[in-house]
Amino acid sequence: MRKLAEHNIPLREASITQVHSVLRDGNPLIVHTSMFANALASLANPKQQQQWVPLAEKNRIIGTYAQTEIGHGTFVRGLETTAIFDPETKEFVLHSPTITSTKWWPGGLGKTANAAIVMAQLYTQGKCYGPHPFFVQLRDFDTHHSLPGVILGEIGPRLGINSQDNGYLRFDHYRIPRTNMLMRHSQVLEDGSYVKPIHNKLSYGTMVWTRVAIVHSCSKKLACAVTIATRYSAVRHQSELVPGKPEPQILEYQTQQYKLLPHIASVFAILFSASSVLRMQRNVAASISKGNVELLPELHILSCAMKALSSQDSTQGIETCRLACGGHGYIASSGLPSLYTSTTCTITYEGENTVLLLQVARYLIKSYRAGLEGLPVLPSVMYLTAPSAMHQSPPLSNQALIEAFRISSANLVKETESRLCRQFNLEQNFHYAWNRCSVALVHCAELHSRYYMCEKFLSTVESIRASDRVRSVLQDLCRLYLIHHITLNQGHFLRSGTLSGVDLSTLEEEMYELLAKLRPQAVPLVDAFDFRDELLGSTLGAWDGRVYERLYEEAQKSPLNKTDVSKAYHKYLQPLMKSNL
Ligand SMILES: CCCCCCCCCCCCCCCCCCCCCC(=O)SCCNC(=O)CCNC(=O)[C@H](O)C(C)(C)COP(=O)(O)OP(=O)(O)OC[C@H]1O[C@@H](n2cnc3c(N)ncnc32)[C@H](O)[C@@H]1OP(=O)(O)O
Ligand SMILES: Cc1cc2nc3c(=O)[nH]c(=O)nc-3n(C[C@H](O)[C@H](O)[C@H](O)COP(=O)(O)OP(=O)(O)OC[C@H]3O[C@@H](n4cnc5c(N)ncnc54)[C@H](O)[C@@H]3O)c2cc1C
Repeated sequence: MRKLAEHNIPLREASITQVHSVLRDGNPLIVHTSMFANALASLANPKQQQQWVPLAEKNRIIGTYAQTEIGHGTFVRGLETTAIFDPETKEFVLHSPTITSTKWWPGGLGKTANAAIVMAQLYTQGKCYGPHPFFVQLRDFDTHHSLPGVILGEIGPRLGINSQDNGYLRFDHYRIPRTNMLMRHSQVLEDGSYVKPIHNKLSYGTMVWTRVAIVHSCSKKLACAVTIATRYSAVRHQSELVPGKPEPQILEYQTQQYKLLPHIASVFAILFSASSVLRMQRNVAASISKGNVELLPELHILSCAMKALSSQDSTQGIETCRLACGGHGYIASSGLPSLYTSTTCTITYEGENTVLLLQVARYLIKSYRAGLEGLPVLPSVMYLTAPSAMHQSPPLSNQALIEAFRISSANLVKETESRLCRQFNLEQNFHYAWNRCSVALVHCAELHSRYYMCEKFLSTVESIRASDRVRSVLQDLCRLYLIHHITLNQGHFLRSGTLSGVDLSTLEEEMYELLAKLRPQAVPLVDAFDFRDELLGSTLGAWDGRVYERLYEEAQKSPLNKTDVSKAYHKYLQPLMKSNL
């Protein structure tokens, strides 16, 4: 915090990499500075903001976002914590009626936070209105002791981010004032009557905001990993490429280029998509404050799609980078293990990816059906019923590849929708039929999302202001990205007839040429991400390439190296050696 202040970086603007450089195993304040702050900004009314925001900004209040319960994370409508309005005292009574209603997972809840935005089922005048957000004080603001009626703790060690003190929370008929319900969008008046919001998913707004933030953070984490692995691959020499010749840099091996270059491209693809979703989010936020919620569904779907794709791509990319560093990728000081453990959780949190992709699929099917009926659909999915013809662009040009994506995606949605209809005729129940088609539905969502990301990459590269040489490298990188993802999804292109077997072989050839062409650009490209050594925190990825010296120096810091003979020798090993066991 002091470092950020010294450098005049407001906490909320600190980048994920700046924070990761200090707190490699998780950040106990991240939910405070991201979700809690956003929930106050977007769900609290102006009076409530006046009351809590200054305190949160001064870190008098440290908050978390307590939604998930031990029994339900995905199914928000199934939450069990209740907030029942008591008109006598004008208070809400928060209660955890079952073991499964225990709040479980919120970051910083275990030991750090003294307050939370709690999502609970709102009851008033005997009726349940579904999950709503409440500002809840959990600990005494001076002594930090948990308050009576609040049962709190930490959930125990996890795969990673263990400094984040994810916690649990139960309420025992805990009372809060009526005015602690976040009332920007919906309200409970003094007499207990309920005023509904202009859109019934506005209370999910903090999740949407965080999904967008996650996309951005995924590109940063992947950028760190490819920087480490690429620099290391330029330093590391191994084996013989030509018998009897000196050992080459491992970056000379085509297989190594194939491991790294598509993920360098992916950093840009995710970043450009993140910028586009962020722009849309700002527009939607401005519209909502004017009472217009027309674009909210589109933002919800796009943020689900991009969060799912970017978390999956960055996690796989970081793991590939780790493997690309051989044994040294497994050592903590490489920086890669903590990048992996702090990224793989993005697949699960803020909406498990399969679940988010099914939200996207639902939207695709609905939009496809609406399009067939001539009803209006939003711009991003108009192509489903009106995919443009292929022959308009030169064969295998970038534009033709984007068109092939578009048509294959539309084709898959069409096929899946037919399957859904057939299944519905058999089952006579939409929900069973949906479940029977859900693997295909997820594939639809993935292909649509990939199409979006490819399209954003290409349109950004085409419009970017840069020197010819920089633009040319970015164009090659973008081309590599398009071809790489076409080869990974070739079945869809063959099925839609947009690309033939011969086309795919031609594209594959081009991909191998691009790997060789981009090889000299690999190190400059990652250098251009401009991460300071302190920020990367990697023995393998430092700018000066002193990999072996740094590995050796780091090993000296191991506590086991403080003495030549460890205590364990005297305590366990020596007795064992002498015991003749
Ligand atoms: C030194 C320190 C310095 C510090 C510096 C700091 C540096 C800062 C660095 C910055 C980096 C920051 C990184 C952040 C990391 C933060 C960590 C995050 C941790 C993780 C937090 C969490 O993990 S927190 C919990 C998230 N938990 C979920 O994520 C549940 C998913 N589950 C659902 O989200 C719902 O359950 C689900 C599925 C939608 C169904 O919801 P449901 O059942 O109510 O609705 P249905 O499915 O029935 O859908 C009915 C109709 O609603 C439509 N709809 C649904 N949602 C909608 C919506 N939001 N908006 C509009 N429309 C929506 C839908 O499209 C349908 O539309 P239609 O009817 O037209 O088809
Ligand atoms: C590191 C970390 C930090 C977190 N921080 C917070 C926090 O700060 N605040 C907070 O409130 N929560 C937090 N969470 C909780 C997180 O949001 C949930 O874990 C997440 O939403 C997934 O829910 P779940 O755990 O119930 O998984 P489940 O929904 O039980 O998922 C298990 C499996 O069931 C499948 N599944 C579930 N529903 C469906 C469906 N409808 N269709 C098909 N498949 C389905 C999933 O795809 C998955 O394969 C955090 C979690 C982690 C791991």
